[in-house]
Amino acid sequence: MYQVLFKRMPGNEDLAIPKRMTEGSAGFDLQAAVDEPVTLEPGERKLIPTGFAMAMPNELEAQIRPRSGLAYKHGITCLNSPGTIDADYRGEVKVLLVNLGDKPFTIERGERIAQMLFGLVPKVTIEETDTLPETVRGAGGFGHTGV
Ligand SMILES: O=c1ccn([C@H]2C[C@H](O)[C@@H](COP(=O)(O)OP(=O)(O)OP(=O)(O)O)O2)c(=O)[nH]1
Ligand SMILES: [Mg+2]
Repeated sequence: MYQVLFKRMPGNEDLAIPKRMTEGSAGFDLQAAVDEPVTLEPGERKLIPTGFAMAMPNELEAQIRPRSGLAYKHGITCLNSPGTIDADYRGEVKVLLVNLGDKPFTIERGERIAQMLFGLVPKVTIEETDTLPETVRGAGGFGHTGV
């Protein structure tokens, strides 16, 4: 079990702590902390505040992912999906939404706009070399096995 600290930015006492909507949900839903409704025109992107900052152990990262309902019904998704929240980031968590639909979409305060999942960050060191171990695949990629 990992402990993640959640800190409200001032003026967001009305918003919920990121929440799993069902016991088995992987993602914690994030609410929009906009003061006024914000409209995204088709093709437009905007950084939407969530009203909180957090701290987590360095073994963790958080991913900001789209909600499929918003994507399916309105074409609203996260442009940089999945967004990465570094363990050492202490600023406000924000969601970069883009409207890929064909109609304007308005985000109201408190609306659940994205979800946050936690992942483990493996300890890795990168070492330079002139030769890499051979494999059957070799340099094949980008569909070289067919479609
Ligand atoms: O959807 C996102 C993506 C990032 N961030 C914040 C937290 C993250 O730790 C920081 C940096 O994100 P990232 O590494 O993706 O962006 P960068 O362009 O590499 O910026 P930096 O140079 O600050 O790392 O921005 C968010 O709030 N939401
Ligand atoms: Mg970065």
